[in-house]
Formats: sequence, C-alpha cells, structure tokens
Amino acid sequence: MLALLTQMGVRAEVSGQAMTLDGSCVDQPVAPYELVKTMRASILVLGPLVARLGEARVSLPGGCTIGARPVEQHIKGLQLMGAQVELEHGYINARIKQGTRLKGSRIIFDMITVTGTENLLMAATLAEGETVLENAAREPEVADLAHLLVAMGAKIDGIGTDQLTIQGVDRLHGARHQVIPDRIEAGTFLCAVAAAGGDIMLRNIEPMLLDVVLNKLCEAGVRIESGSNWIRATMNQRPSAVSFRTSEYPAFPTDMQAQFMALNCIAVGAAQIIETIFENRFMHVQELNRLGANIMADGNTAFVTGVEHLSGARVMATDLRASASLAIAGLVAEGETLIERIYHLDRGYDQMEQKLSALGAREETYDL
Ligand SMILES: CC(=O)N[C@H]1[C@@H](OP(=O)(O)OP(=O)(O)OC[C@H]2O[C@@H](n3ccc(=O)[nH]c3=O)[C@H](O)[C@@H]2O)O[C@H](CO)[C@@H](O)[C@@H]1O
Ligand SMILES: C=C(OP(=O)(O)O)C(=O)O
Repeated sequence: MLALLTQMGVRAEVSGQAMTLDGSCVDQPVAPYELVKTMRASILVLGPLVARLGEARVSLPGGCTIGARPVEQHIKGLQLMGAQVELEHGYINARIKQGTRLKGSRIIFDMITVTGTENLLMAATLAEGETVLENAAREPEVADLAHLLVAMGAKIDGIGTDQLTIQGVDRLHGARHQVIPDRIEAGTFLCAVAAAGGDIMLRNIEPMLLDVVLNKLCEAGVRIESGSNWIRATMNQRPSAVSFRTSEYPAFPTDMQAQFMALNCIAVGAAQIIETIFENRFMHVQELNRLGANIMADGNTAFVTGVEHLSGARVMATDLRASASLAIAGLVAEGETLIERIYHLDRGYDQMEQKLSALGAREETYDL
C-alpha cells in the first residue's frame, strides 16, 4: 500500500524528539520471512521450473542496488546438471533436451550464496539421481525451505549444514508448512528500541534465529529476556557503541548492518563496522551524516563515533535496510525527519509505521 502511495507522490515522515518507544504491553507479531519481498525472487523460480517443465525464461533478478549481485553460481550449477543456459536481453533462458531430466551432480559453490543454494536445492529435488551441494549456505531460511521440500516428498540430508545431499524424486506433492519468522524484521525493531530507549515484546520469534544480534544488543547495554518463542528488550540508557563484521550465517547478518549503524550513531564511544557481503552497502552513511552523525566510510569499513544528539533533516532512502536505519535515526533525532523514497522499506517490512506507532513513535505518511 505504501509503495502505491509513494508512486503517487506520497512521502513518509518520521518525527521525534529524543523519542522513547514504550511498547511493553504491545504484541509485535513478527511477519513470516519473504512474505512481502518479491523483486529478487524471479531467479528463484529458474531451477525448479527447468527441473519440472524442461525449460524456463526469467528476468535477471532485481533487489536492492547494494552491489553487482551476479548469479553465475546459479547458472553454473544448472549447467552442471545438464541445462543449456543463455542470457538474452536481460533474461535467462534455460532448457534441457526434450524427454530428459536434470542430472544429479556434485556442485561446489565458489562462495556462499543464499539464493544460489535455494535455487539449486529446489532443482535437485526433481533431478535424476543424487546431487551434492558443497559450501552451501546455512541461513535458517535455507533450512526452512529444505524442511518444506521434505514435507513435499523431497529427500534431503544435511539440512542446516554446508553440505546438502539430495536424492531426486519423480514428483513433489502439496504440504502444509509454517514459514519461519522474519529474523531481520525482529532485529530491526530491537535496534529501534536499543537506539530510542523503551520496552518491546516480540512474539512468534525464536531467539536462536537472532543469536549474534542479541549478543550485540546486550553488548550495547540492552536488557534482553527471552523464552522459546518470544523476546523482550528493555533499554533505558544511551547505547554503548558496538563493532562488528558482517558475514554468512551464523555470523552477523549483512541485513542488520544499517540498523546497527543507526544505533551506533548516538552511542557512547566509537565503533568499526566491516561489510564483507556486498560492495556497495554503505549508502546510508551520507544520509545518517545529514542527521548529524559522525561516520567515515573507507572501502568496506565504516568508523562511527557516537554523538549525543541527532537532528531531523530531509534524507533519502536508497535501499531496504538503509530505509530502516533512517527510520530508526529519525525516531531518535530531535525535530522532523523526512525520508524520501520510502517505498524501498515496503519491500521488506509489513506496516512498519503502524507497528512503530503502536510503540509510541510519531510517524506519518502524507500526500504532498
Ligand atoms: C551470504 C549472504 O549473507 N547472503 C545475503 C544475500 O543473499 P542473496 O542470495 O541475495 O545473495 P548471495 O548470498 O547469493 O550473495 C552473497 C555474495 O556472493 C556473491 N555472489 C552470489 C551469487 C553468485 O552467483 N555470484 C556471486 O558473486 C554476491 O555478489 C554476494 O557478494 O542478500 C540477502 C539480502 O540482503 C541476505 O538476506 C543474505 O544473507
Ligand atoms: C537486500 C535485501 O533484499 P533483496 O535481496 O531482496 O534485495 C534485504 O533483505 O536486505
């Protein structure tokens, strides 16, 4: 909805005055992962479609412009399984010989790729014989997909590890599956409370999904309590600065980098942030600096020196998590913050403005 309104010229406004979020009695059900994220998904139907129908044509994937985001690992894997793959006018065409199936293969990824693992995992479930995926991604979302496939009749060993062994089956059947909660949405709300102060109760979230994030929040001074499917965070002081390096799961997720940078902007002390997954994921730095932050970026490293106050300004969202970091900084900043191109946020958050409002934030979307 917000995306549609934005296309019609609507902008979102976040305003605050050293605001605190007090949501101790407000339930925040965390949205299922990927329910609202679609643009990057085109590549994910390539493998399963070729496996099922023998040919497929999909556009090169979109997604946030945080780096080149190549997909040659997906293509290499499908070729090893016997598919012919061509690039044509921004589309990927893949096919196998009529009357044949993809062939099980041993595929060693050159680097850890989440969507690459997911794509070839799905394709392998319907291939002929055994496929072994080595150096596979271990993100919980990959394991969740594997559990769904198993419920649909696939044969997969090594779920949750970096080596997945798949015995191809002739067909899959329907199944019922509960998608895991979105750990990045949960982490974003926790960061908002860590930065602005206050109290939040998140339900329908397994703390284990957020291990490293919760550790960093504790290091920042947040009080964390948790049960099997809930997390409560309380913060009543300025956060302490926390340094980190993004990396593949189970290390610190790249999708939480921008939100922790916002937290560091108003922290006591200084932090070093190293981004190792994407080469262009610091676009929020100059926008946070517009709000009075003190950040210097040099290559894949950002140095953040915490300041006591941020002050509202007009800023521009450049991608999904950059938008979230600006929303967090806007809550903390004194005065009004106007975030342009907020439509990026809608691709990964369901009704963030309503959820923040429920916590006591003053946030509006309005027609200009
Ligand atoms: C490992 C990792 O943290 N992946 C993140 C990545 O997943 P996403 O699946 O979008 O990206 P990948 O995991 O495939 O990419 C990881 C790295 O490998 C490189 N690469 C990937 C595939 C390929 O064929 N060639 C290639 O060079 C990418 O450029 C990137 O530097 O973005 C998502 C959205 O931000 C995050 O949720 C994922 O956590
Ligand atoms: C960059 C992200 O998503 P996508 O891969 O869909 O661009 C993200 O979730 O932070």
